[in-house]
Amino acid sequence: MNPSRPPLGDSSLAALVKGYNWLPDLSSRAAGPLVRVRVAGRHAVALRGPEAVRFFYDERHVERATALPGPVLNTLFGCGAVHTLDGTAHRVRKEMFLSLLTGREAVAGLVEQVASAWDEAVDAWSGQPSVVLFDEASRVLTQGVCRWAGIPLDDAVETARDLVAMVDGFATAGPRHWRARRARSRSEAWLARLVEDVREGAAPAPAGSPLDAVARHRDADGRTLDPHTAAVELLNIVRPTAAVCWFVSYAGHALHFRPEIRQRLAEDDPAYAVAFAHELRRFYPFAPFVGGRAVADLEWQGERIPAGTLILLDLYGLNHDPDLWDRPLVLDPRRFLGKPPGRDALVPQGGGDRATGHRCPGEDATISLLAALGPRLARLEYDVPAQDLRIPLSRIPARVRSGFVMERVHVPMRPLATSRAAAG
Ligand code: HEM
Repeated sequence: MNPSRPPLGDSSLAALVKGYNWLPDLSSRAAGPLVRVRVAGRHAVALRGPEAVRFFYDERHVERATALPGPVLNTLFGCGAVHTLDGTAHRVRKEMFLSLLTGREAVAGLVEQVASAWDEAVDAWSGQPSVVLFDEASRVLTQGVCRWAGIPLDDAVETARDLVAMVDGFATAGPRHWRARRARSRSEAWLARLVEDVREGAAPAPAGSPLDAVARHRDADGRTLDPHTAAVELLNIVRPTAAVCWFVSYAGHALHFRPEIRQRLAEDDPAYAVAFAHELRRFYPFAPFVGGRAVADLEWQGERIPAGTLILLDLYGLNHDPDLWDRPLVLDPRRFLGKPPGRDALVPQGGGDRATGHRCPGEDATISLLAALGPRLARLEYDVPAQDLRIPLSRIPARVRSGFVMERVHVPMRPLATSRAAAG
């Protein structure tokens, strides 16, 4: 067989069946530095190792415009989204997201809104026999992000359901996928109308809010976004923020099985809370891999990659690579205490430079939200009834099967643990 050709057999079914383990399994059996596969009949290669991150996020190697399949655009990202742009068009659009989302101060307003929505919700949980953390967190995050973004909400429960559905259904062919498509159509129509109203002066947009920024943004061609694309990009702020509920329910899972982490998180130590946020994102499965197309005939560590080949970067595999991480299958926030992760080592939200590449602009927001909600969860008192706490890796996106059910939730009269300062 010609070594730069993919095998004859198609891997699409294996990808569906194995989920997060598909690429790591193939990589562990591969003789060379890359794996050649056929996906939906087309030649694809999967790269591994941290150097692959730099190779993949170099625009001279990989472009996105033609790489994302329709079913992913029609559910997760939206047609015309920043994810699908390259070169100057991408940089100009990306700057809009970065200006809203980069740095502590920029995300402080978002965190404040989400934290206060959480504090309000917790009071209501204590009056209920049980709550599902995944669902509750999705509503709290939806309420918080919409308040921060300047988007008026009629029904937080319905909106949260739609935002979660768009994420939940992108990688499946069944009813979840069709639910995701319907949720996207509904949400785009709602937000496109809102953007039109804002532009016509019929609805307010607080100055500097994401709604205001998106409505007024001008692309590289100097034009404002058409209402549909503006809605797509507003959703690219609101939807992934709601999706932080995946990590919040993973936090419930982690604290249940590792009470010593819960104890430590309940103490007043912001550095530990951030380390916990990093470790949650490293350890638990969410984005499996990212993909792009080779812009030219390329060579990677002596292997040829013909122009047009689909190139996959295995994010989940990198976050569990034993060459990169000590005891990668152990959840241990201390690995990040005093040791912030290297740019291309921890890649749950993509790698490379976020201004010039496609790395997630919401990473600071995700970390700050988890660092705010993790300790709040750790300080709550609740029972964990018998339930299905498995997280099957064959399902993309994975999630705690039960959603993490909590019973008899209440805010303790005094903190679970004395603060470190007091203890010290
Ligand atoms: C739940 C936590 C999150 C995860 C797991 C996540 C994951 C990702 C991943 C894997 C990418 C693609 C990187 C690539 O293509 O190379 C991405 C891109 C993106 N994310 Fe996130 N993200 C999260 C939260 C957020 C938040 C909170 C926001 C905004 C408030 C956000 C906005 C975006 C946008 C706009 C892009 C496209 C960037 C581009 O193409 O240049 N994400 N995210």
